[in-house]
Amino acid sequence: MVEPATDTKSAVRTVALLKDELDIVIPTIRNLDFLEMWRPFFEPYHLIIVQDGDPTKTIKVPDGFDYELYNRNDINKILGPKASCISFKDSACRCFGYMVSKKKYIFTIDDDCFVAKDPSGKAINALEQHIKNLLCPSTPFFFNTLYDPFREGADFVRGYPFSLREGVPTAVSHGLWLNIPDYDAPTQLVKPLERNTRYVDAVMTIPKGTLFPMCGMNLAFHRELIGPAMYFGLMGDGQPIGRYDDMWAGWCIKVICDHLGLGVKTGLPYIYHSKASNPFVNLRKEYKGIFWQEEIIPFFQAVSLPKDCTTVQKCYIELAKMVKDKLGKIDPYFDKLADAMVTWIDAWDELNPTGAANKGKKA
Ligand SMILES: O=c1ccn([C@@H]2O[C@H](COP(=O)(O)OP(=O)(O)O[C@H]3OC[C@H](O)[C@H](O)[C@H]3O)[C@@H](O)[C@H]2O)c(=O)[nH]1
Ligand SMILES: [Mn+2]
Repeated sequence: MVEPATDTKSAVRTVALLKDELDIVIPTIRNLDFLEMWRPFFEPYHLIIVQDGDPTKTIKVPDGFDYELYNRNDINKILGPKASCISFKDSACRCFGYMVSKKKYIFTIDDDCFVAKDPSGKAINALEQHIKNLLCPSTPFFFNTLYDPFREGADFVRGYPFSLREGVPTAVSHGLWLNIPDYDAPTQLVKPLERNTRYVDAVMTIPKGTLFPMCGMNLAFHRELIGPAMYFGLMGDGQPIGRYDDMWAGWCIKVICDHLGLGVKTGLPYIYHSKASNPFVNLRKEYKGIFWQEEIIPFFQAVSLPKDCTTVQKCYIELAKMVKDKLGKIDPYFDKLADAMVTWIDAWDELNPTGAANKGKKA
């Protein structure tokens, strides 16, 4: 049985790494009382709250947090017609927060994710671990069997080529969840009582050429390296699919990271996922995705981006063309999605007009 770290007040307040270079993005339809538990770790940082659903509802944010909040009216006002690419009534709306941020790094977390405890019972500062993951290189070209060689007490093992030991810049840090695991609806239905109680003390780079199911619940990324590709797609209201927002983004960012020589890590940190969403509602949202993905995955596995795609934006626009060309035959939805991918990049570049940071770094 795992429990959240309820008393975090006594948690040691370490130096807030990257305090002025990182935004915390939270999609929400609820009050944000969960921030009380995160206060020792999150209070020094700026929050970007993306309020989904009814814009007339007031979202209560605990005192003491520095934040900006955007509801649907704000999104429509800021993006105009381009707001059509931002999902409504789905956590995919969070990607608007990535676009309006001006910081170098992003950490995004769901409002039902609490502070977890490590096996010693210590409250886990998930944000600090994500920052460590992002600031250390990745090793996508050759697997290190002792996992992350840059962690304290680890290193490259015998036989690891010295020419590869410098590693590559880390673009994404994908964290995990104790208690309610991120299962799809069929698995939730078959195993309603299953809880993840296993704390695996490892961070590893996902090898080049390997896709993975990215979950947006506990995720951090280097916005200047990969931000323009972190589009969470067209989900929720008016769309034939939901709960594939982070998955779509994860497949897109991974093929682009592989192409640009950037790294994606998964493993620590853990958060405590407090509640399971309704499996029947989830099944309705997911079901088309469950069979579509049997064609989507081979598509991404076969993606080869041209050499002249040297920035994230160029890669993403090229990917959108491939989506329209190769996935459009599955369902007209993919034509719409491909167009929305282009709209997303146009909106991104409009809101982030200056500097290499926002034009996607050259490989
Ligand atoms: O219409 C909505 C519904 C929810 N949110 C916010 O999104 C976060 C996730 O919501 P919730 O915890 O209720 O759903 P889960 O099933 O646990 O979410 C996972 O699966 C779907 C997504 O991929 C999500 O990223 C996963 O974590 C939460 O902050 C809600 O307030 C919303 O904005 N709009
Ligand atoms: Mn949840």
